[in-house]
Amino acid sequence: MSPSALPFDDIRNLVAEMPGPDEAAVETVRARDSQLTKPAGSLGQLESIVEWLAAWSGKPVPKITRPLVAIFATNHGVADKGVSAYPQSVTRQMLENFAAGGAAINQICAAYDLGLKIFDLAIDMPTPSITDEDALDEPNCAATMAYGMEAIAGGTDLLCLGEMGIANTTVAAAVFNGLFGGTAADWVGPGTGVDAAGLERKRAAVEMAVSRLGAAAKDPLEVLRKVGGREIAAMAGAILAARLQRTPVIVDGFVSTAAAAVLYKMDPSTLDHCLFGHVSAEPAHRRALEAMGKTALLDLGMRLGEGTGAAMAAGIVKAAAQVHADMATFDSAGVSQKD
Ligand SMILES: O=C(O)c1ccc[n+]([C@@H]2O[C@H](COP(=O)([O-])O)[C@@H](O)[C@H]2O)c1
Ligand SMILES: Cc1cc2nc[nH]c2cc1C
Repeated sequence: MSPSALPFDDIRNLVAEMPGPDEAAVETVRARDSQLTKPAGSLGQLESIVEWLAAWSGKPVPKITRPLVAIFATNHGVADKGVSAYPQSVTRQMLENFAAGGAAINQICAAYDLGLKIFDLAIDMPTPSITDEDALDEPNCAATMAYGMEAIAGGTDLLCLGEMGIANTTVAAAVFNGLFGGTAADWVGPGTGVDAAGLERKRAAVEMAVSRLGAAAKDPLEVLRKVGGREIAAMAGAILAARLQRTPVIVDGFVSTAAAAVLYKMDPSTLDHCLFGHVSAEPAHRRALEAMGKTALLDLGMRLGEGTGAAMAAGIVKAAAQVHADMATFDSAGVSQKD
């Protein structure tokens, strides 16, 4: 990134540089699709998924050979306000569980042959409680976004976003409330499973956090740094880097969608290379998707995070690409075309 007066200017410059879709690759996909041994249109959304892959990978015959689930993990001071059903120590314990192969995401990755990388974003230094203080200053927020950008530098052809961070559904709710308005109650939900009193503490925490925003609510990057957190910043950076590297992205649930929403508010076209893998059972996820005019691929009643919904969708995306690439054509198989 080129040096500039303010770190966020570098991010704004990257948004301005985003490449558009590769229309020629999409046309090649459409032409081949019309020759495959199936009635036209009969693979429904699988067909549009392959077109989407071509548009954003630039590959005329998209193949997924290096899918990656990237999990960004961190802690949040607002956990001390009693907003989660679990203690903050679970964030690190789950990191150990990911490393040992014992988490749900490990098994989905095994089932669909997806790579998995875990990124520890200063777990032992929680960001201050967003009720009272900004989560990050501008240099740290921009640096965390840059860290998220680097995270995919090892190469992947399908990036699935994941996160782990106790209390981050409170933080994500504050980000959505700051970006899209409404009331705190519109954006809070059970998360890991808080009871009614916990839900009320969450609502109050989001209300306090958002009341600190003032005029800053107009700037999505300010909303991110003031009431967001490190994993949300890193995921926003990863989405942006993926676009610049022509890598399609699958967004996961409520928390990863908060990262996408920051970019959406900067420029709605920033998310054109993103597919929303599933709609989370966290109730406000539907509201967030609606606010951006997005629909999710799957609706499985999942609300785990850690990239599990995105990874389930990746199985379908992988299959869609393979079907398109390796099916026979009417000519090659000697099957008669429509009269
Ligand atoms: O992304 C989602 O849809 C989602 C919904 C509910 C819970 N989570 C996960 O649960 C944790 C946050 O929940 P909480 O109750 O501690 O705010 C965090 O590790 C998330 O990955 C994630
Ligand atoms: C056990 C557990 C696993 C998780 N995975 C993502 N968020 C989580 C929260 C908890 C509490």
